[in-house]
Amino acid sequence: MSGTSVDGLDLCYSAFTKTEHNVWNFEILKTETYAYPEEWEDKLLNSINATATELMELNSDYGFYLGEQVQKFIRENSIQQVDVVASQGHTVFHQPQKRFTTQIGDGRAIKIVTDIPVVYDFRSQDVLLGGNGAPLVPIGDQLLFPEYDACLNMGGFSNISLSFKGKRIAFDICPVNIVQNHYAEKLNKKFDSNGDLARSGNVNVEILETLNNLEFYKITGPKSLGREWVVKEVFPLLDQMKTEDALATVAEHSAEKIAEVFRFYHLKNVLVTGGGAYNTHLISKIREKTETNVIIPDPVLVDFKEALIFAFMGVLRIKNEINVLSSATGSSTDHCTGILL
Ligand SMILES: Nc1ncnc2c1ncn2[C@@H]1O[C@H](COP(=O)(O)OP(=O)(O)OP(=O)(O)O)[C@@H](O)[C@H]1O
Ligand SMILES: CC(=O)N[C@H]1[C@@H]2OC[C@@H](O2)[C@@H](O)[C@@H]1O[C@H](C)C(=O)O
Repeated sequence: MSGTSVDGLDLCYSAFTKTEHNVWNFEILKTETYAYPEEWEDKLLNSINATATELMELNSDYGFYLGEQVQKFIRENSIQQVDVVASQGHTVFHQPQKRFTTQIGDGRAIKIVTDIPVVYDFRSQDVLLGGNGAPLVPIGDQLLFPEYDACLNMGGFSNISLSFKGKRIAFDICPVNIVQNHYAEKLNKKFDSNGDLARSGNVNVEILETLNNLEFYKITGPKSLGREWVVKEVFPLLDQMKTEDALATVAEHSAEKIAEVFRFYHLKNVLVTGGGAYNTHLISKIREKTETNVIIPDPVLVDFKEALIFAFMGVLRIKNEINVLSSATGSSTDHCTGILL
């Protein structure tokens, strides 16, 4: 799994079993994040500006790179048995309205290097079926974490999946780390560790009110946010303020929007993962605003839940079982996705 922040490659070696009552269980056996060398960080960040031929080359090169990282992971952890390698690749273009989504990292190269069955290209089929090609993790939330009312992930943006009127629904809630990192960088920090900078600032109530009432929050149903929205709607409001106050205000905003969703759906217990789960300031703000039991699991799960679920989707693919929920992506039907080699 390679996320939007391009900090590294998450590898998760896991085992899945299905009980006679059709309940899935998982075990995370080994995990590793291999930080990208600067060369790869640059290549991935610049990939959106590549020419068509450069992108083709990158697709092959990155596929071989992924294969080599998998080999290294297997070797360093003395892993004996691997049934399948599931790879999300790295998203470069994502335009579901135009029926395409591009994840680079050719699965055939992974197969050539590792000689292990590979599943890749998880998103294209969904887009061709009229879906958004994302989010895909709700199938894993539903089958691997049924004991929680909802699963919240706090990465660049916060997104949630929950069961509502018998269906698994999912949507982006609000920006989290994408905004916090931007302002933390102005104070020469990579991110606002534990929310300490936000804690030291003052909330600007007027700007908070404007943020809370942005048009996006009036949309109901499946919806998603992107960097462009943040640049257009959020930064101009916060740029007027002292950096610590901007951080305090956006933390208050994110906490309020997340708590609003918890209250609206009467959620009793929510599993919280993604780097934002380490932001103690944000978490205590959310807890102040709801009765919901906010559950932060072991750091391994906080950091590797998405990789774990892609591995699970790979397993469902080799068993020819449904691994995408149309209720989450908007596609015309539930389906079994991924190219299996
Ligand atoms: N101790 C911490 N305190 C506050 N924030 C933290 C802490 N540790 C990590 N983070 C935040 O988490 C981010 C990394 O989280 P994560 O890996 O989930 O993001 P991502 O890869 O951008 O996610 P996604 O692709 O799901 O959007 C960091 O950039 C930082 O903002
Ligand atoms: C197109 C794409 O790569 N989307 C990612 C991205 O990273 C986070 C968010 O945007 C989510 O929608 C998705 O990944 C998660 C793992 C998903 O599909 O569920």
